[in-house]
Parts: sequence; C-alpha cells; structure tokens
Amino acid sequence: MEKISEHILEKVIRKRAKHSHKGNYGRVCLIGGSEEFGGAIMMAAEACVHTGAGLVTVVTHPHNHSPLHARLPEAMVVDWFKKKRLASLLPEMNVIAIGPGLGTDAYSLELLSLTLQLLSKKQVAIIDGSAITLLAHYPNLLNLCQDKQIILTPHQMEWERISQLPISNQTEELNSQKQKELNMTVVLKKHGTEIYTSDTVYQNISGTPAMATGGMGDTLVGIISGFTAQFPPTTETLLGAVYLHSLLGEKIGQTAYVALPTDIIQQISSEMKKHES
Ligand SMILES: NC(=O)C1=CN([C@@H]2O[C@H](COP(=O)(O)OP(=O)(O)OC[C@H]3O[C@@H](n4cnc5c(N)ncnc54)[C@H](O)[C@@H]3O)[C@@H](O)[C@H]2O)[C@@H](O)CC1
Ligand SMILES: Nc1ncnc2c1ncn2[C@@H]1O[C@H](COP(=O)(O)OP(=O)(O)O)[C@@H](O)[C@H]1O
Ligand SMILES: [Mg+2]
Repeated sequence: MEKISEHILEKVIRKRAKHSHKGNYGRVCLIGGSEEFGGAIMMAAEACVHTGAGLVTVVTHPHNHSPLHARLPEAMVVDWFKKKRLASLLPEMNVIAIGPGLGTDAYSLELLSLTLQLLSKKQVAIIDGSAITLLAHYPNLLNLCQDKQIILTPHQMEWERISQLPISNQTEELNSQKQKELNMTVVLKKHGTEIYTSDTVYQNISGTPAMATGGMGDTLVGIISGFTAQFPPTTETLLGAVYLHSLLGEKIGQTAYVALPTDIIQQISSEMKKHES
C-alpha cells in the first residue's frame, strides 16, 4: 500500500490564471438532502464552494432550499421533484455527486436511477452515502455504471453492503478484487482511509478520531467534487482532496476535542492558498 505523500497538495493545487473566470473552474451538481438529512447536502455544497468550484448547483428536497440559501447564497438550488429540470441540467455538468442525505426511499431510488442513466462517460460522478446503500440493495443499477468515471466513497459499513465483505474481511486483497469487479475508484473511509484504483492501493495516514462525527464524509464529498471540477480528474487530484480533508481535521483536532465539519469547511480555502504552486 502506497502512503499518500505530504507533498500531494503542492502537486495538485494550481495558482489561478489571471484571465480565468468561473467557467474555467468547473460545474458541479450535488444531489441529496431529503427532508430528514438536509444538513448532509448543505455541508457537501459548502465544502465544494469553499474549494473554489466555479458553479455549484444543489438538487435537493424543497424543504432545504431556504436554509441552504441562508447559509450559502453562492449555490444555485433546484427542486428535486422537477425531473425535467434535472434532465436538462445534468448534461451541462462536469462533476455530479449523489448521495449525501439522499435517503433510501422509492423516490431517492428514482433520482439515483435517473442520474446514472443520464451520466455520460465524460463526466465524473461521486457516489456516496445513501446512494451506495441503494446500489447495494438494487445491484441492477450497477449496469448503468459500466465504463463511466465513478468514484465511490463508502465508509466500512457501506462497503460491507456493496462488496458483501464483512468489515473483518475487508483486506487489501479482497477489497482490490471487489474494486476490479465494480470497476470504480473506491475511497474506503475509516481511520487510515484506503483508496483503491485499478492499479494501485493508497493509504491516507493523516486523520484523527476528532473527525468521527456526522457530516464529515458529506464534507469530503464536497472537497472531492470541488477538486475534480477544477483540477485534472486524476488519481492525484482525488488523493489531494482526501489528504486536505484529514489534514484540516488534524489541525483542528490539535486544539479541539471534536473537529466539526463546518469548522473544516471554513479553513479549506486558506489551507489551499498555502499549497498553491
Ligand atoms: N446532518 C445530516 O443530515 C447527516 C446526514 N447523514 C446522511 O445519513 C445517511 C445515512 O448515513 P450513515 O452513515 O449515518 O448511516 P449508515 O447506516 O449507512 O451507516 C452507519 C452505520 O455504520 C457503522 N459503521 C461501521 N464502520 C463505520 C465507519 N468506518 N464509518 C462510519 N460508520 C461505520 C456505524 O456504526 C453505523 O451503525 C447518508 O445519506 C448520510 O449522508 C450523515 O452523513 C450524518 C449527518
Ligand atoms: N477515527 C478516525 N480517524 C480518521 N478519520 C476518521 C475517523 N473517523 C471518521 N473519520 C473520517 O470521517 C469521515 C466519515 O465519513 P462518513 O462516515 O461517511 O460520515 P458522514 O456520512 O456522517 O458524513 C471519513 O472521511 C473518515 O475517514
Ligand atoms: Mg457518509
């Protein structure tokens, strides 16, 4: 297993060109946030905006529109019941993330299915949280994922559901085998997060139990989406996003018992500035 280098951020984060504009920094669509889990998609969206993604649109339950706008006027919002609007919007996106707070009811399943049908080979999709649980329960949906650029971000229990590997059997060898079957990049989240690609397994050695709090993975989705939208959609970019998230968790954890996702979010942009090259 290859450790993520502490120099990864300098490799990935680029100084912005003078004559650039928002259109150069990617269009991201984040889909999630049921009535119950609105906070999840808000944290993902805030993290994404704070990484510098050019244009961020959130497709969520209408219940979440006002709270989201009150916190984050930079983001656009679309009612997730407007399927025609969703169908016209998705093809314009560079990066689509689905799952934070999506929920697992029949309508959440419909949204996931529609999104996977519309996903093109040129776009990158990040599949997280409830969307992973749905994929595990409805494996036919995996047919819609074939030959597409997908980053799956399960925690150990979500990985157990989709890989059918109990947490105690999640070894490097068995996880790699499953990654190959799924043919997606897998970010297996835990203490010492592992990233499985088709040829290499990486490990993130930063991070702290101060990060063990709800919303931490939703925040990671926002950072990965924002990085993938602006920087080349490579493994290095993904590693940089995973590293930045836990680096900030560690920094906050030095003086705080718990590293809140919203505190991490506030520090994303200033930390990125230190590493631009
Ligand atoms: N404020 C919010 O709206 C929040 C919404 N959330 C959303 O809630 C939905 C359900 O996700 P959950 O993950 O809470 O529920 P899940 O039921 O999918 O997973 C949680 C279970 O997995 C177990 N587990 C085992 N190993 C783990 C590991 N390494 N990391 C995390 N859990 C591990 C936990 O003990 C727990 O029993 C998702 O859509 C998620 O995005 C959560 O992110 C929490 C915050
Ligand atoms: N003990 C720990 N050490 C390092 N990182 C942790 C620890 N506990 C949780 N994390 C990180 O926090 C995030 C949790 O993700 P997830 O369980 O999906 O959260 P949520 O769904 O509540 O947003 C992952 O990135 C994981 O690596
Ligand atoms: Mg999660």
